[in-house]
Amino acid sequence: MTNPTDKLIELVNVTAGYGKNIVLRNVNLTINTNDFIGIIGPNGGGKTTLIKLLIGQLKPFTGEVIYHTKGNGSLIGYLPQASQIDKNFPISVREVVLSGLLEKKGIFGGYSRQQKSVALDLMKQVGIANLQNKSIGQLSGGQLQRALLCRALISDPQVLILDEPNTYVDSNFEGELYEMLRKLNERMAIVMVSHDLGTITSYVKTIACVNGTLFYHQSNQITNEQLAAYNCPIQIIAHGPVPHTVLLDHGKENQHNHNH
Ligand SMILES: Nc1ncnc2c1ncn2[C@@H]1O[C@H](COP(=O)(O)OP(=O)(O)OP(=O)(O)O)[C@@H](O)[C@H]1O
Repeated sequence: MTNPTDKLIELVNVTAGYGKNIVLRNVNLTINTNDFIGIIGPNGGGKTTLIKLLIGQLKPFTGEVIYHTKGNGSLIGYLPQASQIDKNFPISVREVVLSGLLEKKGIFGGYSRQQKSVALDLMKQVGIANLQNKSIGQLSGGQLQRALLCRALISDPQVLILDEPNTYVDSNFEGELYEMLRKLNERMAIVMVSHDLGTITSYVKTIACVNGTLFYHQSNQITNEQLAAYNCPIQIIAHGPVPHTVLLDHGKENQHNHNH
């Protein structure tokens, strides 16, 4: 049983979308200390919308998002999808990493010596310390991902949220990243969106399927039959040496409104 004080973020009966368009209905989700939740679902099913609700970038039409902040630490660290990053923005790797502390910048606008040293330690951990003065436009996808991971981690958050970390094309770092997440999960909750069921089932503890609403699955194993029942169609694709199971696009005829 989870102690009620272990709750970090709660979505209660949340319905949300854009303009008049409802994307998610009646979503209930609690993120607790030590959770490692994989978010899966078809394209356009509402995964990124769910993430936006969790990080407070989108307000629900109805329902509530409740944050249980503990201590002085920051609650959320966020690694956005690769496509959301403007690589032309003239900012160095070091500044990107430190920008994860914007709320904690000193009153004179500078970062403390200690904050700079934490930034350097993180960059060393993921092997980009030598790139710290480069502008982000000069980085490869994988290097940018590492910089953004440091940015998400620099505030030592209680919940780390990653939106499709495997789209940054760096197969060398992918395995390392997941091992790092496993370690980080000893001290922070993790919520990760992924299309790759192989990754999800090997690393996460529980799965939420998002497709117009949310179905929470209490384990990291999910059968094709269950996915079909949740209207989350799948496909096996071969990329690299290991075949991957991915979620198919939803045809309009598959749109559904039932609560998972
Ligand atoms: N800013 C926006 N304004 C209007 N509609 C939006 C906006 N962002 C997303 N949508 C719509 O909301 C729906 C859900 O989008 P969302 O990005 O949450 O899906 P997703 O599951 O993350 O998809 P993908 O797997 O393709 O990333 C889609 O129909 C999308 O077109």
